[in-house]
Amino acid sequence: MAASASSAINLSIKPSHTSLSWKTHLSSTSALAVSPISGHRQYPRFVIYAVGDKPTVLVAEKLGEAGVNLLKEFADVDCSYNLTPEELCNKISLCDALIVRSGTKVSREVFESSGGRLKVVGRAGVGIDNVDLAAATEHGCLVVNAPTANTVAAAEHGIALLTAMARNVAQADASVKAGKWLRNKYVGVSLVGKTLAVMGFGKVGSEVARRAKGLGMHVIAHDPYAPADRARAIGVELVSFDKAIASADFISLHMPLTPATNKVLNDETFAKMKKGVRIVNVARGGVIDEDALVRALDAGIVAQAALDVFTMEPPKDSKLVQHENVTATPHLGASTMEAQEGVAIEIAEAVVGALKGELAATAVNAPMVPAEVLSELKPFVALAEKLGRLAVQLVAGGSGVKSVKVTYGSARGPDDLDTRLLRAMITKGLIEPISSSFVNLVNADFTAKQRGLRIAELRSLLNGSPESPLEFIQVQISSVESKFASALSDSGEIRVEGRVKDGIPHLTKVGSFEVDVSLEGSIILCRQVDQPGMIGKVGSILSEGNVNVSFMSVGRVAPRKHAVMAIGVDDQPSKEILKRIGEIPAVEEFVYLKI
Ligand SMILES: NC(=O)c1ccc[n+]([C@@H]2O[C@H](COP(=O)([O-])OP(=O)(O)OC[C@H]3O[C@@H](n4cnc5c(N)ncnc54)[C@H](O)[C@@H]3O)[C@@H](O)[C@H]2O)c1
Ligand SMILES: O=C(O)[C@H](O)COP(=O)(O)O
Repeated sequence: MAASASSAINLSIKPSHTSLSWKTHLSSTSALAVSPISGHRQYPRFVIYAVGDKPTVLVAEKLGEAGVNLLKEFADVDCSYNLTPEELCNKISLCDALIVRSGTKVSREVFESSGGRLKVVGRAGVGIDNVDLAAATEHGCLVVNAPTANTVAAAEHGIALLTAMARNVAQADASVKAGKWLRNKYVGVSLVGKTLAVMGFGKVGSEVARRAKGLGMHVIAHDPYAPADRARAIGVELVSFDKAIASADFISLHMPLTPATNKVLNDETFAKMKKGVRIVNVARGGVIDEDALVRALDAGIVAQAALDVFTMEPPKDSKLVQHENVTATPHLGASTMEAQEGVAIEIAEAVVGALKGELAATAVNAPMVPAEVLSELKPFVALAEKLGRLAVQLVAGGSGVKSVKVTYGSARGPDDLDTRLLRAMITKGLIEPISSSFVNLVNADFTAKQRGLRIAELRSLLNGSPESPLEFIQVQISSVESKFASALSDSGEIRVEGRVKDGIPHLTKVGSFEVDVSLEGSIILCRQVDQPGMIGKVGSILSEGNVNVSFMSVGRVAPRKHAVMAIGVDDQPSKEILKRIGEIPAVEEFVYLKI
């Protein structure tokens, strides 16, 4: 019995977002403005695009000119510095992107106030501890940073503080300016032959280590995640936290501020240090318990500290800053002309790329995909989303989609294939047609979890050349009924499978039927008794409805038995046309699917 046209197109799902891709979501704002569907319905203020049709980027802290100019080529740029938190919240609903340095708190309230419009936060620097990443992710807002351009500047500042501290440069300078000449008071200590413990052997830490070795220091490092061979290559021994702090004459901090590193230098850990240790911090103020440091300085456990960063910036009435054995700078680590130009360009490029819908190589809350991997994965990314979209439209409704199995057929070993991007796009394809959620690469996993949707990923290791990252992707939804029974596999799951042919995603399997239809436009799937003239009959009904057919393919179990016809159509057939297809006597069931 043929399904009626109305039940076939009334898919018991909400109006579909059909062809909107992640790229479209993030790309042209005019597309956003005219789009009647999807997450953009959360955007209340399309009116700002009326003039100029450009996205708006709010630059909330001083950014190098080259970066601002780059932004201006693509967007309306609003440089408003020193905003109060309330002013930022008020402005943000008019902005597609926000660029900050370390001085602006991008809190949950900022994302909530954006009304869904804020699509990317660019951190012009490394540390993202001032951005509420969980809130960004929940709101589908990409966070990108500029992780490399200020590394050398920060390392140089670390070395500057180390040497200045050892020779009392700041204190001596102040005293000379005050008219004094205290040559005996400011006798320093030498660096050569002393042990420096670098805590956090990442980009800055390893550059500090390299330079300190050049000064003749013995350098050890603690970093639970750093590869030993990188340390070995620089001639640095990786040691435990306790060993590092207990054997160091100087400690230089270079780890990020995380729950694990918060106040990692405290009364207890100061007590384990060598008496007279000297500490440099160009990482984050929060890694030191500042009150405990004052106590350690007063007790002589710590002889000196040189600090560029503070728990609260700027520090207020700080005993620590006022301590005579402390050298302080106002978070200047990244502040060289060169680093600021570099950071500005790095972040402007990342933000513009993200607004154009490109995947960011410096994404903090989404998979980072190197450009070369991305270019080969790109057609599979499109295939993944379309298969998710097709599979969910085949669900009859009722019990809800809870469990999805994705199989990647590939000749590449598991380590050679990063599927996070593909999984995110399948999730997007699965969820968007059945919800009002705006799903993108950033919040796909979060949204799936929130909806109780489990996505299991399997590999099917194929023989053959691993030149192409993938041969096929198969999406199966279990424990649901299908409105197109032929889409069910032998084990009762809705199953669709696709491949990329000449760079174009194709649907190649529905249930147990082999088909071959390019996934562009929309698709009619039709099960019929295989017999001559079927293609002609369906084709002529569609042509009478002025529906252009892009592709037709028939998969059958055996001649004159059941067959599934997959018809790609460029235009949406009317209900009447679909009804007439359903009324062809040999048609047993059919479904119209928007991709
Ligand atoms: N003062 C400044 O202006 C300035 C400039 C640049 C960077 N920074 C700060 O310096 C820090 C390092 O920056 P980066 O670019 O080298 O970052 P990075 O990510 O390259 O390096 C951080 C390293 O810390 C390690 N780490 C993480 N947790 C650790 C722990 N519990 N103990 C020890 N090591 C741990 C990581 O494995 C990583 O190798 C960051 O906090 C950054 O914000 C400050
Ligand atoms: O994490 C960083 O990149 C540094 O702390 C630099 O911060 P800034 O951009 O505020 O100078």
